[in-house]
Amino acid sequence: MTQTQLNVEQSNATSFDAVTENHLAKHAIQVHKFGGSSLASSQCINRVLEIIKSHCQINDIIVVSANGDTTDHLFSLYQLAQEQLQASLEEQDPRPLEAAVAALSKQQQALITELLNANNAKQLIHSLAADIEQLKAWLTGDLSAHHNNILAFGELWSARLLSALLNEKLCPSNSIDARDFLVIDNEVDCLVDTATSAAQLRQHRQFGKLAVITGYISKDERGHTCTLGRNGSDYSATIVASLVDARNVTLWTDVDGIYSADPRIVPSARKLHRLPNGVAKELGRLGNPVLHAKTLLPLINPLTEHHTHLHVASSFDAQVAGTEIGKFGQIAKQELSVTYLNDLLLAHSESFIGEAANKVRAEFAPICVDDKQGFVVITQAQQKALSQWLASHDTEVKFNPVSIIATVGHKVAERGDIKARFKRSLRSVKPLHLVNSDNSHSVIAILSEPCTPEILNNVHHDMTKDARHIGLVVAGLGNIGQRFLELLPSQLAKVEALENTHLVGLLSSKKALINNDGIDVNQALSLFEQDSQGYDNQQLLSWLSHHPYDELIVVDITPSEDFSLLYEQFFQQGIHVIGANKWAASSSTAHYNNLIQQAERHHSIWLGNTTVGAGLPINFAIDDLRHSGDEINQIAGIFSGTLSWLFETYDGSTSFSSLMLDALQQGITEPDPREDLSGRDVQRKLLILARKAGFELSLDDIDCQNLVPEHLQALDTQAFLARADELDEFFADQLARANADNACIRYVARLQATPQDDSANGLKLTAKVSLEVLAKTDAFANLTPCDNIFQISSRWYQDNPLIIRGPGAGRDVTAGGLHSDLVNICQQLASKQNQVKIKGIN
Ligand SMILES: Nc1ncnc2c1ncn2[C@@H]1O[C@H](COP(=O)(O)OP(=O)(O)O)[C@@H](O)[C@H]1O
Ligand SMILES: N[C@@H](CC(=O)OP(=O)(O)O)C(=O)O
Repeated sequence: MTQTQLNVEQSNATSFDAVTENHLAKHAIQVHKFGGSSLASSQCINRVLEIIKSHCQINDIIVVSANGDTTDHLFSLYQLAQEQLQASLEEQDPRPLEAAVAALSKQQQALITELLNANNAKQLIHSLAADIEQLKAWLTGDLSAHHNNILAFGELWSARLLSALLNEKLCPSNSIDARDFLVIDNEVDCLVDTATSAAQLRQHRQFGKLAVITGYISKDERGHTCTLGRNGSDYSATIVASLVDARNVTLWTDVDGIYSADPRIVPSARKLHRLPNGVAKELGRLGNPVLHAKTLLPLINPLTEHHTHLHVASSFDAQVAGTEIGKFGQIAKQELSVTYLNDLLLAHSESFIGEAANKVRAEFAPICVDDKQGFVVITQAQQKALSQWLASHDTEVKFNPVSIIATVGHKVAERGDIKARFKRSLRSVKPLHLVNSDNSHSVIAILSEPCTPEILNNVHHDMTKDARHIGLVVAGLGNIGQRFLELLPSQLAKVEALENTHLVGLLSSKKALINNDGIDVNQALSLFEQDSQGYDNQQLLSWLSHHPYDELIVVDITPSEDFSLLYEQFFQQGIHVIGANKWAASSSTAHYNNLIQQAERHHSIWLGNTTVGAGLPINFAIDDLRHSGDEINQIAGIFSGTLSWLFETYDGSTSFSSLMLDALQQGITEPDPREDLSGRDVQRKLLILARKAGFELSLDDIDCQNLVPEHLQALDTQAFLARADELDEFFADQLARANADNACIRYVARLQATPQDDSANGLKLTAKVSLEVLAKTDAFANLTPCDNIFQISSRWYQDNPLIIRGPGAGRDVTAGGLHSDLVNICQQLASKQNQVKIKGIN
């Protein structure tokens, strides 16, 4: 198989910028690390194969951890062997160890036979048998000398199996034992001998073969096996990335990103879409299992300033955008998470006071240090070494078992409000101490008891309950769009429900400005002028599918049918839509029903109060009646501000056409007044309201009287305007007849649902929009020019219909109506319960 047969794709957390970047960048190497959870069973491994097929090129690098809990298994073998060695002769019983080795061997054999064809399986089982013999020899021989060699089997088997499977099913591949190239000088500091390691790695990579490298293990300068510590394969992946100047590292795991707390324990944890480097480092340091403490170190090359991007993604759901780790602005810096570690020790000693504390910092990198009170928190594994180190300084030390719970976020230790909230959230737990981490990215509470799921959930709730970040994309920067943006700064400042709403995108029909770090709302339009770039729908959808917000709202203030055709894809991504655009809500029945279904299925909210009657709450009123159990049977009114103006003003003193041209001048009509006179706009509005009221009908079911005579319909705009006086006779005639009966003419929309005689439940619908003759006393006859009126009859409003009346068009009222929809959505989203849905762990 050749390189081109593997799909060439950007990492799944592609940013909008990345999409528009130079396509040559696609050929930069990417490193993909698959953790143990992603390789735990043959089903998982087949999933990994699919990911490699769709996300990798042949010159990429795969780094693997041991399958599932193999490393735990190897650790327990070592412990069992140690117990055997320490037991007296009578107590010795080799059977548990033999059984455990046999179980491990069986597990590996099962993976091999389930995945490979008989021939390939045979070869791998042969190699496995040799390894098992070696393992047994080490377990019963010079055990401690082989501690790391024993642990190394996990990654070795995993790499060998995946490589064989790739060879059999997908592409040429070779497995590389990291001990053949990765030299780490000092296991404590994990100092990589970059020059030697890079040169040796080059020798082992084979052109045209996808390299599968063992994570977790390396060698020291004498060639002895070392490990990088638990979860160390993440670190292996970033070291390898630095050796080959890779562009991206993706850590594929069983969770689709880094969450604000361990999602296995905290079901309401939120995904952190973007994690600033420093915060990610702090999370790794405080034991977040998705990020090994040192993972981030190799990502920036201080010499070349080459910067590798890091992503966390789920191998169980490869399409879902994960967490991107990097350098971000203010919005990402506001994110908070809560993490904990049990089984720690609090050590008090004079050697931890003042300047002297720096030595213990350098030597042990404790979890936290208080150099005023003289204490540190360390892991139990560090106790012995710390005691010895203090003994050599001739100081005494007192250890107490403790746990920690920490709130982590960009410079949280410098944010008084957050510290105060954290303190309040811990009131019932009564922590022994609260300590700021040295880098200020966490505040750590030291607890005398273990941190329980209940404590973690409570503290997480208090720290993150109002932290839902909402991104706002405004499409359409015309008259209303501009007014919407003008109102936005003051709305964001004064409406509580908009507290975490950020303007992140502006779109015109040709250009886009997208900024995940937020667009300054006070200069939105000038920033758009300066920085927007050409885009197409594909680029837009690609960015939207990877947006880093809890929720995203697109406000469609365009008149574009094309743009409305994207709604389906917006809904499929869970994006919410506020539409002033009438196209989608008045599209064909099949299209409209599908949109409603998609929105429901993906929990997207679709509001369009301004599609009819601008800011008047007509859609709300109909929705409310319907959802309160009422049944609407009549909707009527004057729905067009333009036609309202024309007929309220037309009294015969001036000709209809000169009135129309006057209205055109004042911007009351569309640039081509036939769009208003055709009645199509009113027809669409009636359809939208009818659907809201629960009736299923299409545009064709509504009779529409076109006020433009046929011979003027096909002309271009200029020609029509030049011949506008040909309209006059018709309207003069209509007016004269109405006047004769002391009546007037108005363009009215009417929908009536009457029970069918032949069926108990069936309704007969009649709907039309047309010029009507009305008594001068009629409610529809006395409007302020431009106003709309809506009259609703229902079971509850039968004899005396509900009437809503007021300005049905205009810059302020329409932009205001859009803001009302925005607040409405944000309020609904605030009460939406976050519930982690992760295929890997649920
Ligand atoms: N804050 C967190 N965000 C995401 N996952 C977390 C977090 N804290 C703990 N976890 C857990 O970490 C697990 C992944 O870690 P790990 O077992 O090391 O993965 P892998 O085997 O892929 O290396 C997930 O199952 C997840 O439940
Ligand atoms: N297998 C090793 C190394 C590792 O990184 O594993 P994982 O990617 O499953 O966390 C461990 O269990 O510690």
